[in-house]
Amino acid sequence: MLNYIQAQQLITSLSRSFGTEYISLDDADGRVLAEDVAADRDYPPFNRATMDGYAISTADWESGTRAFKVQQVIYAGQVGEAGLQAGYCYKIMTGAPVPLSANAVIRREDATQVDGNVSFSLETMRPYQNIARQGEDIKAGTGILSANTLCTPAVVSLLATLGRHRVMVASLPKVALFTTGDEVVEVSAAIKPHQIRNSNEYLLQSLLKKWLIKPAVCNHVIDDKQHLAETLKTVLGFDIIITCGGVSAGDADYLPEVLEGLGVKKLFHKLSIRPGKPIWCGQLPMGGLVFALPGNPFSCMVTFKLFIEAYLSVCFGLGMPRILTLPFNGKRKRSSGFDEFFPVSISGEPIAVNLIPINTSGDIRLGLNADALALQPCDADELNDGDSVSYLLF
Ligand SMILES: Nc1nc2c(c(=O)[nH]1)N[C@H]1C(S)=C(S)[C@@H](COP(=O)(O)OP(=O)(O)OC[C@H]3O[C@@H](n4cnc5c(N)ncnc54)[C@H](O)[C@@H]3O)O[C@H]1N2
Ligand code: MOO
Repeated sequence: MLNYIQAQQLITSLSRSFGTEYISLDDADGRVLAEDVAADRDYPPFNRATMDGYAISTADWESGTRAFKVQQVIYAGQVGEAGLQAGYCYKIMTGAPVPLSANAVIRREDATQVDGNVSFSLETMRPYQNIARQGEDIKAGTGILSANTLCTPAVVSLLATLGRHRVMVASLPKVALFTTGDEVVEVSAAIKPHQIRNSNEYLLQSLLKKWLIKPAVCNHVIDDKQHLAETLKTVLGFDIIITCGGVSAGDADYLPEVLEGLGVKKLFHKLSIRPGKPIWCGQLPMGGLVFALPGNPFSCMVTFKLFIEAYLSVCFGLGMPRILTLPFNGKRKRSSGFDEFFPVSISGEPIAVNLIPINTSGDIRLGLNADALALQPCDADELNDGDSVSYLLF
């Protein structure tokens, strides 16, 4: 039986691009850039006043001028006239271009203006004080963003600054999602005592939404071999197929057999993890992957985070999801011989990893209010106060 690291390595070794597409900058948030982007011009693009005040020539100041007249008022968005005369200053607003004949801005607070005459309370002037000089942040043509960058708010803002109202991003995969099981009924349907509502459909759709993925197909399939095969056959050309339930040892756990019967190449069945041990994973004839997740809700969530997120992240060029570590606060005994994953909050002073109560992997609360999924490795029988614990943020 593989462990979760070996399984992740196998899955991510099969990572592939889902193509690229141009989209509007309005839709770029959360997408991954598929092109390098360079500065279209110098930034700042002109010598920019960083304070409201007065722009002078320090040469004029150094030659002894202490009383200035206002030659022109320059607002942001205006271009001042060139050629500042000796004994004159510009009154200038934050964000306005400082004409090249001036090289210092004195804050309004350090100035006294009576009619058109200005004097300053400063003793010394530093050239380019309160001026952000053209190109001091970045020079035209310099690369700023590279492909495989996640479009965060800062990145979207930067793209806007650079005038990129359309950007090339990684396309999203075509995903099919199937829940299975005769006992599982629609959330809106009347329910009998022996039935349960289809929470995993919502769980998995919600987990996919974080990646901006909306399954192209999303259905529930009863435990019937032929019906399962007919349904799965229609999506064999997709990038990713996710199923849930029907993968362990029961008489109606048909998925591994049905998938293999359809020509899906088994990568592994069962891993040395808890929860999630019964997961089955295979490769589609066209190169995509099938993740057949266990039906228990917490197992479903854990296996999605460990394997589908790792796959998506690597396919998008973002690398493996970040594993962080912090000291543990509490006590936990391992109940299996496997690597165990459990829900935790990251809280307290000093900050630590704290247990969130969960009963079994069938507990409908799925570690409600957890911030992260923590790991108790198979070689650690106990976790105690202060032990370093690895976790993956939700
Ligand atoms: N003899 C063995 N039995 C089981 C083993 C084993 O190794 N040997 N593994 C256990 C473990 S661990 C898990 S996890 C489950 C996983 O089983 P399946 O993936 O086959 O899932 P099901 O049996 O179909 O369902 C398990 C559980 O989850 C509920 N479920 C299923 N689908 C949904 C859904 N869409 N929404 C909400 N809940 C769902 C289902 O009703 C079951 O209660 O197998 C153990 N058995
Ligand atoms: O390991 Mo199963 O995935 O707990 O219920």
